[in-house]
Amino acid sequence: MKDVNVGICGLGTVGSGTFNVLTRNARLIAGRAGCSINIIRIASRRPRDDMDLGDIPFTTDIFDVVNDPSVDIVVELIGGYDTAKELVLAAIRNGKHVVTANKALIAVHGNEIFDAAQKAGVVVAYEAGVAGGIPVIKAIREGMAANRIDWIAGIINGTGNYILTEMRAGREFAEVLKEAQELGYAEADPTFDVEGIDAAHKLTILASAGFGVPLQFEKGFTEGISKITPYDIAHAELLGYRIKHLGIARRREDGIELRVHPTLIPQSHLIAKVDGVLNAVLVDGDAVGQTMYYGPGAGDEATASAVIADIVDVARAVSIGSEQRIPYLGFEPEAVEDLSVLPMEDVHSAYYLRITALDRPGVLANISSILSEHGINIESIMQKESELKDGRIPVIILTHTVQERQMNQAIEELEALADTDGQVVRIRAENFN
Ligand SMILES: NC(=O)C1=CN([C@@H]2O[C@H](COP(=O)(O)OP(=O)(O)OC[C@H]3O[C@@H](n4cnc5c(N)ncnc54)[C@H](O)[C@@H]3O)[C@@H](O)[C@H]2O)C=CC1
Ligand SMILES: N[C@@H](CC=O)C(=O)O
Ligand code: NA
Repeated sequence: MKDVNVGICGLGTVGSGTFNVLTRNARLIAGRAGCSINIIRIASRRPRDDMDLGDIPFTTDIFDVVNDPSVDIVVELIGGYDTAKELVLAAIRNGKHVVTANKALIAVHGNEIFDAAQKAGVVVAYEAGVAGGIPVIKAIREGMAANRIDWIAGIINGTGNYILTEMRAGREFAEVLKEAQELGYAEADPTFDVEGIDAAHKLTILASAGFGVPLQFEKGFTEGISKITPYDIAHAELLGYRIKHLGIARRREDGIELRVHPTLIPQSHLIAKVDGVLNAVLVDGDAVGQTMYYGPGAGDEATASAVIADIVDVARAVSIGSEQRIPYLGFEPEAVEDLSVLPMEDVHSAYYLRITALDRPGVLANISSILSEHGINIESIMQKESELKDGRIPVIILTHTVQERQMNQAIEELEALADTDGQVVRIRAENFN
């Protein structure tokens, strides 16, 4: 069987992890792949003095990798949209297979990239892009092939989960984010992590692979964790809930829900116990029921594990000369359905509300009557002894499930009440029953 030659573009966190694991475990990986996998070229903006690359040629021009006729698989680990897209399309044009960890690229340009790859007869694999080291794309595209997948929900940003976990222990947001950056978990621009964009990229890909719909990143709803306060984390806990940043995709008759936002989850649910840089993805299939995939969502060797699994998949195909075995998004192009993404106002959810109100008679009655006029039932209400010491009190309410449209109208009226400070904090809640 033919050896398979790999060229790595980008020698940062994931690139170095990939080099180290491929080198360290070369024999056992070859045993699994059925051929040797040789790194024959590495390119990155700057050389790494801390790494010994042996006699592998290093260049600062990533297009040297794509233009090297001996390279079978281009491993794209530079990140970003534009240059990465140019690089991947050039690789495809040159008849090379591509393995990438770049979820931004796939979520935004994936339809075009897969189309080009399909025509060229090459594989574009992206397991490392979704939930890092967890083999969730393989689970959905292959392991769940029998099922109609109804919904997918997950903690899919390691940095965000790390921050929320440490904030629960009393640490400061900014300090924990800095630590996540030092550990190599965060994106080059960490607003992608804290504002939910990275999770939205991943959710877009999960929804397409799960439901058989085109990638529709720009239509989803995205809210990050930057406004979550220690106060709300502590009060959600008092109510028996934990705040997690979730991506939720649901298939409905009239379209798909695609939304990323902080979410209250019952503390007893397995996913509420997923802490630190760990990720977890719940996938609900009509035949199997709920399944959950759990593991490290970021980090050098954890992500490399998924990059190399894709390299092995491609290498098996290359070395025995077979065609692409699995469709890019798990469905053959003619089976992809044009289901559109629903507006957020059509989504149903329960809500945690925190209303800062004046401590005077009749306030609670006014709040309850606005909620009930919009058909919103209260599950529980907590009126806290004022810590503000200025005549205002926080009122915390957990509602039953209601349509977001109703809630938007109710919040608008609550904020206009003379008794409130005009800013209602809202966090959606789910129990996955
Ligand atoms: N860090 C992590 O835990 C994970 C990262 N990813 C994804 O993997 C990809 C790489 O991420 P990291 O390794 O963390 O980033 P990084 O910033 O540590 O590494 C990127 C490397 O590529 C090089 N590079 C970037 N543009 C280049 C260009 N035009 N020419 C030459 N070299 C260039 C940089 O100099 C750097 O060495 C990104 O798409 C990221 O979203 C995916 C899963 C986990
Ligand atoms: N920045 C990302 C890296 C992995 O995808 C994260 O924190 O999850
Ligand atoms: Na993965």
